[in-house]
Formats: sequence, structure tokens, C-alpha cells
Amino acid sequence: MTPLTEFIFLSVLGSIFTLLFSSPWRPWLMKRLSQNTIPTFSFFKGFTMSKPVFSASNHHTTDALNRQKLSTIHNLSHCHEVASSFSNLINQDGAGSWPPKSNHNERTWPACLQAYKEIYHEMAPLLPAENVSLDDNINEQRILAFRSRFAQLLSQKVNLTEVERLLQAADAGRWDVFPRDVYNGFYCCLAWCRHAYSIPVVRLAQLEKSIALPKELIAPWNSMQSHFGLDSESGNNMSNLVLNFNTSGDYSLKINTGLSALIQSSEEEFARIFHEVEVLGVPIYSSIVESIVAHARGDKESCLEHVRDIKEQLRPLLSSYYDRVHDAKIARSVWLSRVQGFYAWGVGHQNSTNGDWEKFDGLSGNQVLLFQALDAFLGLEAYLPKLIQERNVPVLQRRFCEVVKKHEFRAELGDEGVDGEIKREFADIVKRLRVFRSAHRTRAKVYLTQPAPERLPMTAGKSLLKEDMNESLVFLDQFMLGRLQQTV
Ligand code: HEM
Repeated sequence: MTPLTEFIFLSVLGSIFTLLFSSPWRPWLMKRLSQNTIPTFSFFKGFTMSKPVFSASNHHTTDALNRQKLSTIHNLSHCHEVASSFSNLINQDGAGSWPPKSNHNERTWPACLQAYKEIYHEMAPLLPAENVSLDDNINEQRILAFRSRFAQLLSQKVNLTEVERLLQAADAGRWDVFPRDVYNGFYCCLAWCRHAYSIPVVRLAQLEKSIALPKELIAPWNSMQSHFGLDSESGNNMSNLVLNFNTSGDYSLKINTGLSALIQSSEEEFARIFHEVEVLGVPIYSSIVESIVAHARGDKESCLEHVRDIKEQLRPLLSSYYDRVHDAKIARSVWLSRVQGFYAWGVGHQNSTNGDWEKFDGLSGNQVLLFQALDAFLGLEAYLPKLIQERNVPVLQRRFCEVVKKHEFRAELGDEGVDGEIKREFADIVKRLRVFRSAHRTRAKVYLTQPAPERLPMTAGKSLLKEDMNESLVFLDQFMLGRLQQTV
């Protein structure tokens, strides 16, 4: 095809797409696009979404290295509880790998679960509004219409009895009928549905104190939360972000279907950090385990090597954050309005035992396993209070961090010889974490102070804040500054 005919062909195709997008066919088109059932043409190959920090070329190397590291941990699992704890996490929640395998190919799901994915395909294009309204009445109408269509589809399509039977099979260890990678993919889909239904992205929805979710989104959620040892009504970093990528690193369930490329890529780049941190974290988890085992055996030279490896591995891992959390990758103009709100959660319920009002927070970077494990390894107290951990950090992850904390040996090191060298490596790890924490303090503030007049100040991890954004920032900064000061 000559450049001129290619240009004419693309222009005509673009006009057809524009017409379809503004027509009643939009939901159909979005569904086809998200299922990749629109054929691709070879000359489109140059136009691709941005690739992970560990690019396609070294994806296989990372994969192979990670498999080797995970098998090292397995091999040590009969020697030390820190290895058996991580090994358990891989085998169970990870479906045999880390980051956890998450199957988003609904054609391989048990039939009764496929209904949820069908509903996702129908509801996702209706979720974002091209132009956000500041009028409460308009927003109320939109929310009501969205929820009533959602509830109608759930009651028409979902056979709850079948779904519950399947979840009971999983509870009984029947992973042959409900494979763990499918369990993870479905957990993510359910979390998406719950957040989409309650979505506190405009003032009106943010002020809701409780919400009557449809029963198809309650019973399965309670069952899965109890499987992961969690008791929050909201999703968490695992359910909504890490599990939202399949083993090839493809991003699955979307928030801003059909909106501009800038919005969609900002959403995906943000989500990708959380998955990638776990991919690049595998050698760190492995070195944490190996250094603890080496220390327990009195093998100081080997312990030194492993602690040094942690320091080395931190650089590429933190690059995943540094290279993405800036305006060119995650646009400041869209993050607060279009991305963060979906991950927030503002509603709660009355505790049936003590009558107290229990309110849940949504997702936050503070739930990322890697940082919790590193803090434990450095001997720092956990950042999150126990109650919040029990709501948002899966029990097997909590246990791993507890075991790391129990066996960390930094305080036992002397100043001389190999001990002194290990100590210096620890000091360098602390330095890198401090740099991350101060950079995060600055960058978070920039993103949180962007205008979003349709919303009240709210972070995903700390729910509704003070009416005045400056006061809210002072409140948030106390957490970040406090953690920075503790990182010594
Ligand atoms: C622009 C996006 C982000 C904003 C505005 C933001 C904001 C915040 C805020 C306000 C806090 C303190 C309050 C709290 O605990 O929730 C926090 C904590 C934290 N965030 Fe983020 N965050 C963002 C992205 C990320 C990312 C991508 C990561 C890492 C993958 C991350 C990791 C953490 C961690 C580990 C903490 C706990 C405190 C610490 O360990 O220093 N955040 N974030």
C-alpha cells in the first residue's frame, strides 16, 4: 500500500470509528475491542502501548531468573520457616508462581463465573463519563442508571447458587474444579465490579455512608475475603492491581474504557507499577530468605552476598516507580479524577457485635508486599497498624513479613570484619529506601494537589479527608514524613 492510500484508508477508518463511538454501537465496539476480536492489520504494528520497564527483550530473562529464584526458595523450605512461609505464599495465593498467576481468559473459567465477565464487558464502557459534571442532580441520575443496569444484569445472568457451590469446592481444597489462577482472576473481576458499583468519583457518591450492593457482589466477596484472611469491604492492592495482569503482563480490567489515549495509558502505567514491583521483587524476596538462612547457618560470606544482592536489585525495582510516576507517563491532569477515585472506598457498615460504625479505606501503595517485607528485614516496625493489615494485606503475606521480622539479624551485627561489611550493605539499602520515601513525599503531593472540582479531598488509602486540601495534605504528609524519619 502506498503512503497516500494508507493515509486515505486510515482517515476513512478513523471516521468510521469516531461515528461508531458516538453512536449507540459504542458498548458493542468497546466489548469487541477489549476482547481483541477486531482484526489487526500489519501496518498498525508500530502503534503499541508502552512496554514494562523490564522490556519484552529481557522479559524472558526476568522470567527465567525468577523461576530459578522461586525454586531456590522452594528448595530451602524444609530448612527454615522463612523459606517455607514464602513457599506457601507462592503455592497457595500465587497459584504456583510470583507475582500470583491470574487467569483473565474467561473462556477457561467455569460457566457460572463467565457471567461476571460478560457483565464487566457490558458495564465497563458505561462507567466513565467523558465530561464530568459538577451538578449533583445529573450525577445522581447517572449513578442511579448505572447501578440499576448493573443490578439488573447481575440478577439476570448470575446463578448465585452455582457460584457459591464452586466457592465451597475451593474452600474444601478442590482446586481441580476451581483452579487457583482462575480463582485469582475471578477475585479481581469481583473487586472491579464492587468498586465500579460503589465508585466514589464524584462528591455525591463520596458522601454516601453505606451502600446496598447486589447480593451477587456480596456473598462471593465475603467467601473470597475470608479465603485470603481479609475483612474489608473494599478491594486491595492484590485484588485490584497485582491480579489485574496475566502471566504475559497484559492489563485486563479497565476503568476508562473509551476515553482518550492519555487517560487510558495513565491508568495502565499506574497499575503496571504494582505488578512490576512484584515481578522485580522476586530476587529480593529470594535474597531476603537466603540471607536469613545463611545467617542462621553462620555463613557470613554468603549472607553478605545476599544482602548486597538486595541492594543491587532495589535499583531496577525502584526504577519502576521513578520512571513512571511523573507527568510524561502518568498525566497529573488526569490521575486524580480518572484513576485514583476508582481505587478509593468510602462506605462502611454498623458492626453487628459492638454497634460501632465501621468504615473501610480503599487501596494504597502502603499495602505493597515488597515494602512491608523490606521494612521487616531492616527491623523496622510495620507501617500499617494490625487492624488495617488484617483488612487489606492477605494473611499469607502478613505471615511472611512476621517471620522475616522474627529472624532479621541486623541488630546483631558487629562493626568489624564481614559483620561490618553486611552492616554497610544494610545502610545502603536504608539509603535507597529513604531516597524513595522522600521522592514519594514530593511526587504524591504534586498528584494530590491537581484540581478535581467534582470531588472532595480523598485518597484511595485514607478515605475522605478534611474539606480543605491544604489541611488534608498536612495530615497525609505526617504519615510520609513519619515513615521517612523511622527509616534509619
Ligand atoms: C501518584 C500516585 C501516588 C500517590 C498520590 C500516593 C500517595 C501516598 C500517600 C498520601 C501515602 C501516605 C498515606 C498512606 O499511607 O496511604 C502513601 C503511602 C505509601 N505509598 Fe503511595 N502514592 C502513590 C503511588 C504509589 C506507588 C506507585 C507506590 C509503590 C509501588 C507507592 C507506595 C507507597 C508506600 C510503600 C507507602 C507507605 C509509606 C512508605 O512506606 O513510605 N505509592 N502514598
